[in-house]
Amino acid sequence: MPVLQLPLEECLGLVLAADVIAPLALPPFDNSAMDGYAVRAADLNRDETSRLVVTDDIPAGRTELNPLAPGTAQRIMTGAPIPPGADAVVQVEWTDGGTETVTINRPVEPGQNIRIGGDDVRKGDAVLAAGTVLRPSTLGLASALGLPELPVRRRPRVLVLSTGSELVEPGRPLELGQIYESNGMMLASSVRDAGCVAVQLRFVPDDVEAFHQALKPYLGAVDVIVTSGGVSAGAYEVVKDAFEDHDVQFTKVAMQPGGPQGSGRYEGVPVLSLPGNPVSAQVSFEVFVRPALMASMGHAQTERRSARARITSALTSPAGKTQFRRGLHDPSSGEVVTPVGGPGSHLLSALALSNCLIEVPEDVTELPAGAEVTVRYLQ
Ligand SMILES: Nc1nc2c(c(=O)[nH]1)N[C@H]1C(S)=C(S)[C@@H](COP(=O)(O)OP(=O)(O)OC[C@H]3O[C@@H](n4cnc5c(N)ncnc54)[C@H](O)[C@@H]3O)O[C@H]1N2
Ligand code: MOO
Repeated sequence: MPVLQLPLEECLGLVLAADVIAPLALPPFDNSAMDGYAVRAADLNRDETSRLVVTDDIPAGRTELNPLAPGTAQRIMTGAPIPPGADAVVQVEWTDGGTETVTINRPVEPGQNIRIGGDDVRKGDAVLAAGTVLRPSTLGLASALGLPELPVRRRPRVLVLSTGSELVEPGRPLELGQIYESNGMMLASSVRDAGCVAVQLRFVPDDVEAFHQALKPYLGAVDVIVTSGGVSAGAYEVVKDAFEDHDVQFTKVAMQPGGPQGSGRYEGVPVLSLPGNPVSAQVSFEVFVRPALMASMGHAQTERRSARARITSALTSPAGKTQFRRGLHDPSSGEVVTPVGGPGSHLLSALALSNCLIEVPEDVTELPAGAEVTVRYLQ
């Protein structure tokens, strides 16, 4: 994705495209760490109380300061600039809180309760490196440095397209043979979860000409097209039929679910065509689409976290295919993962109850309970 300057509000989760050099120090000036009184430490008695005249009141945000005359105090609030001449702050709890004069019960050391300018960041420091994923704390730092925008790779706009004459919009009545469209919601949410922008196009008719017409308005407006359904071996495979003459290849990948797959370009726009079975679509997104989207945004870490764990029940897997079973992995209860539901690609509720995929290598057909597997987290 191209690099551009984006307002901080739009940068959460994006990858910084250039080093950030601090244009100022943090804190920008010496300031008080406590509500209390700015004093000269040497003006306070070591072993008894001290009484000083209070000559000024400095709330946070004061921009003009009066020097602190010897033998006086100025009331000061947390974050307010230290007046010239003061070298310490006495917190209010150690005083009588007076506003005309103040009685101070304990002495302070020079520098006490003063946050020195540049303590956190020095002007010119390389504070954030290119490649940093922008999190709340890094965005807070950029804002503290007075930066209204940052150079980032922008979010890809992903067209999520669902086809199928059986699909009905939730909210409408269902007839026998119809189902509610769900892949669109799942894949568009996955796209957003990866930090990208999802544009949904549902209920495209199973007609090649109508399919091309439906896509036209989006071609200049999206960076990638992700479709689900219509890619296998049947008679009404509109995605395959429409894309096949347009530089998109369809194949079978040695995995289950997620066997039938398509990829290529349609009118120059990258296309990833996923199978329609809901679990197949989601597993395909995790295995193929998410890493590609992450890479396009400049993430060094394109894969989800994975771990090794022991399965709590036996599993079988087809020979010659990598199988991704759904599982529940709770690291706090030990290194075990519980398979959820069977291998069927229609078992959406089992997927919804899972938090990981259990990967069974293609040369493994049987795993006894207790066997060690790789789990890929889904969140
Ligand atoms: N003769 C063969 N049949 C099938 C094969 C095969 O190799 N030979 N492969 C099977 C596998 S594996 C899969 S996966 C599916 C993939 O089929 P399609 O990608 O063509 O998907 P559809 O046929 O359109 O739909 C499959 C299934 O999923 C439901 N679906 C589709 N889209 C949605 C959606 N947006 N929301 C909810 N549900 C959706 C659809 O109703 C079907 O039940 O092919 C097998 N068949
Ligand atoms: O390979 Mo299909 O994607 O199992 O269900």
